Amino acid sequence: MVTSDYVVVGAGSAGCAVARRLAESGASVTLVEAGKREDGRGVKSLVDIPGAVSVLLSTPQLKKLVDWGYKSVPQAAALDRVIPMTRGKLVGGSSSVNGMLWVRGHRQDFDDWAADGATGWSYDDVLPSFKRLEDWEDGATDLRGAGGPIKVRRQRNITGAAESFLAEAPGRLGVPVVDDYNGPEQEGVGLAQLSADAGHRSSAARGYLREQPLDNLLILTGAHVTRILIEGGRASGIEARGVDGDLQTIRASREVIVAAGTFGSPQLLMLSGIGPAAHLRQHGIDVVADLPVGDNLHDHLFVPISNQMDSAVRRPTPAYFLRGLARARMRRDGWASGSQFDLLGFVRSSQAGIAPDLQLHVLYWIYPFPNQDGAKAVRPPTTKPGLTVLPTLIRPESRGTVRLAGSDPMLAPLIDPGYLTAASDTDVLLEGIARTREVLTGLGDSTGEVVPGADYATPEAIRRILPNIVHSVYHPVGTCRMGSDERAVVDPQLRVLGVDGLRVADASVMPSITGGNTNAPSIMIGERCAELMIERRSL
Ligand SMILES: Cc1cc2nc3c(=O)[nH]c(=O)nc-3n(C[C@H](O)[C@H](O)[C@H](O)COP(=O)(O)OP(=O)(O)OC[C@H]3O[C@@H](n4cnc5c(N)ncnc54)[C@H](O)[C@@H]3O)c2cc1C
Repeated sequence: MVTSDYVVVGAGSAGCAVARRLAESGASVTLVEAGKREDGRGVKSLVDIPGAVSVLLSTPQLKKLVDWGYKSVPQAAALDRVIPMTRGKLVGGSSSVNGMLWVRGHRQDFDDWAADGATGWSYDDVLPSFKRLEDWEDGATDLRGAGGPIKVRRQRNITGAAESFLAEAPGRLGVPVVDDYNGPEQEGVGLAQLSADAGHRSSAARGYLREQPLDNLLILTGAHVTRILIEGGRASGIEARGVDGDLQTIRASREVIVAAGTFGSPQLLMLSGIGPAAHLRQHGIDVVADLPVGDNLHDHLFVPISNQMDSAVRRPTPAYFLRGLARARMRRDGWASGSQFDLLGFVRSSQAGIAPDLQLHVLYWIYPFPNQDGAKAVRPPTTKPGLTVLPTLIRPESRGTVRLAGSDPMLAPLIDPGYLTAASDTDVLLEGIARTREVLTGLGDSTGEVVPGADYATPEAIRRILPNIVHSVYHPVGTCRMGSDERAVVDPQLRVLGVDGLRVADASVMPSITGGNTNAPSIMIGERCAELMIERRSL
């Protein structure tokens, strides 16, 4: 039986950071991951080459190698759609399969967390962790970090179509061009920043584990954690099932840290008796702590608006992809060595407060229509070049749940994000679409909108089709909420309430979603969890 000081469940964005930092402090750590290595045969290039992500995620045979394969329950406010809930199942977790966009969020996000009971998580509190974890191409400043494990740089060689958007959008949207949206001001339109460098993805796996291995950090892969062992009110270890089906026990002499993500962490807590008492009893699970685990699920949604434009240059054809990927692999340049998003924008709708509530993702392909729910890869309606702008709801009001489908740990959880259940979410998205269209129609070589297209040009028509064309941005958060009141699952030290020796550290602890893509704040949560634990030990 393996015993170490700490057991960390899940080698994702946050789990890699917390495991590494605890091991650096001298403790022995076992990091237990259900998925495979990210640098193994069959997946290495697909994960490592930035541009390969679209092939990886749009080819079902490849996707199933690295994805949990989860889907939502039918979404009542979205035509009962069953929407893919993609999650990385490999070392690096979702940071090994994500779009690599690097966004911390608005400073107000963290100040709101602190005001809502997450004491010690204001922007000023979390800024040192954000700085420590990154290696920003411009070097260190008061707000940015250098020398950290995650390499961050701006997108280079943007398409002519994106250049036109950058020239036109600020005037039409009434925002500035922003040089660094992770710097002093977020609002504006600017070059996307990505967690990649010299044609390699900078995942949490690469930054925290692979580049400088540590002897006291043991990484177990292919080990699906089925239960947290709780003895006398204290977490003493975990039980995991290997790929051969054998059960293994791993003991923690100090603490267990659950970093299994927004779906995996609540599922594991509930399987271990920590969750809503009535729900656990319904599945015959003994209740250890009655907590609102699995509540408060929320996510970002976006809607693609694609215009055909020759200046977008890139062609979504197999031959174009193969050439781009081969070049990126051999020479580390060309489109596939960077992000598929050239620009990001942050703007305020008429309902916003001081922080933007709409993000614009600017992508250099035409997007599939109407959505990507099907099992088969979906093709765009044309292979012509085009620019897609995705107005994105970054402060959703809709809330949903994660629940158990049964007491069998191998069953997928029931995921209900409750998309569009709050009417204001539809209103903000429609406003984002209208403003996006105002910019796109003014662009020089646009020959017209192809997605959703002229049939949906009127406000009534776009409102009618909206539930069929919203996409998850794959940013679910909130199901093991951090706080200080009855909505909380963990306290501001990330300790599970009512159980000793157990913490949660990942996107699930966010009380409310950050205004931007969620990888950077998830890694920050892992960093900060380790800091809080190490500080306390040295007191
Ligand atoms: C397709 C996609 C694109 C995205 N694009 C972006 C982007 O461009 N920019 C951005 O900022 N964010 C993006 N995100 C979101 C971002 O990657 C996530 O918010 C972030 O990675 C969440 O980190 P986490 O640590 O909470 O969970 P994860 O990184 O998902 O880690 C959870 C880990 O736990 C493991 N695990 C789960 N259950 C168990 C178990 N029972 N036993 C053992 N191991 C377990 C999982 O396999 C996984 O490795 C994207 C996500 C996806 C899926």
